[in-house]
Amino acid sequence: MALGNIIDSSGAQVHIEEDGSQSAVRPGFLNAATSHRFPILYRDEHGVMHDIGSWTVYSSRHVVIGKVAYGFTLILINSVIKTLVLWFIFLYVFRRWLGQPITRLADFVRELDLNQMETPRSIHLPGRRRHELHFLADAINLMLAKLHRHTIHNHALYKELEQEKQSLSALNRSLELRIAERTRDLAQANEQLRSLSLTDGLTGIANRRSFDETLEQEWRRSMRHGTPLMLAFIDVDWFKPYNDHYGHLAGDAVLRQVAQTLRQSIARVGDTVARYGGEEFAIIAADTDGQAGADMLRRMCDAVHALAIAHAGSAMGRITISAGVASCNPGQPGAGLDGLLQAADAALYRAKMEGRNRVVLATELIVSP
Ligand SMILES: Nc1nc2c(ncn2[C@@H]2O[C@H](COP(=O)(O)OP(=O)(O)OP(=O)(O)O)[C@@H](O)[C@H]2O)c(=O)[nH]1
Repeated sequence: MALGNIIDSSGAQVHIEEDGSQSAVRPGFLNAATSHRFPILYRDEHGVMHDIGSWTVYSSRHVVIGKVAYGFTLILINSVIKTLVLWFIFLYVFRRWLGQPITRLADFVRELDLNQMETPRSIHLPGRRRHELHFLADAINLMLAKLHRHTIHNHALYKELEQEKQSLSALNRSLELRIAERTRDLAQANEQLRSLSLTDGLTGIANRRSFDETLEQEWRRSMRHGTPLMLAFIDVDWFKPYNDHYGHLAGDAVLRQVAQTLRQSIARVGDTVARYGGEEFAIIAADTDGQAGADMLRRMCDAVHALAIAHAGSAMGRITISAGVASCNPGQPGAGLDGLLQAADAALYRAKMEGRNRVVLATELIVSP
């Protein structure tokens, strides 16, 4: 008995209805019939197999493909459902066992402030069974404990450093004060030294070095200003006999008295009284012509005379001085410092020659040699 699409004995495909009527199979790939013959075997009492017939199963391709598609669909749905279930299980497990601890660890590390490590910090993950994230938390806690120790240590060092710095600052300040004091002392000592180096030890007035410096300065200044410069040489009269008669110490005392008298007799504060050497003195007066200089020197002669220091070896019977005065305008053509010195010296010589206790004003033109 056959039903549906079959292949008849001639190999043609026919469709057989339930009532036995036949019709042609509709063309198309899916309508094509397919068949498989199953032999019917019989094993006799001797064990020999006999082929006693066969039965053939027919089907059309669309039935087979439909069945296969159905089965495939079932497998696909099954797989999708299983995958989804597994995925949700995985998500749940991941979130429950990994996601939350990782998030906690991440939040903890993000909120860590390494500048605030004075108080110890640590993180503890929940759960009785320890896994890799607990080990990671342990490692973080260990690192934080080390950082905490280092921070405490660093703070102690920092405090020590601050104290050292403060004591160093205090030391520095006291050193600066001492240096300032020493610098001041040194400056004063220098000033004293300079003053000493420019002062005559016996009389306390300017010495020869100071005289030389002052004379050059005043020469240049007078040249700049176009003003006259006066120079005078003074010599104590008959001083050798005084020394011989009264003694060298008495001679020193006379030199001091004469120096003080000359100093008190100068016309202006800026005028210089210097000990030129031995019993010789010199006066430098800026912006002073010969006449004014001679007047000043006469006042000095009178002042020394007025001291009335007894001098048995002098014709005047007392200590007197002689002076030679010269003045010139350094800006004048031919004027020179050496010429001024020579003129004053020559005038002094003349004062001595003319009888001492007098002032001679150089009248000759002072020309550089
Ligand atoms: N006590 C003392 N005497 C000095 C000093 N310097 C120089 N004399 C002396 O001064 C004297 C100068 O003498 P002289 O140059 O011969 O001249 P004078 O006797 O003053 O005679 P005239 O200058 O011609 O009036 C010398 O005896 C020097 O020893 C000093 O610092 N102290």
